[in-house]
Amino acid sequence: MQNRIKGSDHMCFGCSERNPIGFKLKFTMDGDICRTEFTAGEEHQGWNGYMHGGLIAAILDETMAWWLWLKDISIMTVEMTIRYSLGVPVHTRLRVESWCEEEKRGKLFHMAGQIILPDGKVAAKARAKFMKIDPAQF
Ligand SMILES: CCCCC/C=C\C/C=C\C/C=C\C/C=C/CCCC(=O)SCCNC(=O)CCNC(=O)[C@H](O)C(C)(C)COP(=O)(O)OP(=O)(O)OC[C@H]1O[C@@H](n2cnc3c(N)ncnc32)[C@H](O)[C@@H]1OP(=O)(O)O
Repeated sequence: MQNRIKGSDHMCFGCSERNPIGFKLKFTMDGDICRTEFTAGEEHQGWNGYMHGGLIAAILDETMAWWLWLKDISIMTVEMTIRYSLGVPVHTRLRVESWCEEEKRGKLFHMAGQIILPDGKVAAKARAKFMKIDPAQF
């Protein structure tokens, strides 16, 4: 990897505006919660009508990472688990949020995130660890 952190020409699948097949997510901080919204299309399906679980994981990963990024903390995901509770239908506005549960020695961050359906039900919840990295090395 090159040092892309300082540039605006990155191709991050989750958030780059330049990536033609990416999610192009935009994030805001609302108090201590990082938020984004997303509507899955046909191309994001696993089972017919429902979003692919790996893509659900990618959105949750990105949303947790951005909680840290918005605080100028450069990190990489080092562990993640997901509980998939309900199918995530396509063509449906999803709310996604993330927050920090614990910070260990300023180096390891225990994060959580969830995808919320329009009726308020949590369809998937993630817990993940992110490790602080030196962006100059990437
Ligand atoms: C956030 C988006 C920002 C985008 C902003 C826009 C522009 C920026 C431009 C470009 C960037 C674009 C996108 C970035 C996107 C992010 C997307 C979401 C995030 C990801 O998708 S990111 C990809 C997946 N991710 C990886 O590709 C990680 C691969 N990995 C490594 O590259 C190494 O692993 C590394 C460098 C992380 C660490 O390597 P290392 O050698 O420095 O560390 P080491 O292993 O020695 O561990 C040190 C201490 O942590 C403990 N430790 C380790 N793992 C642990 C665990 N799981 N739980 C508890 N403790 C753990 C050890 O036990 C030890 O503990 P102790 O110090 O006590 O001995």
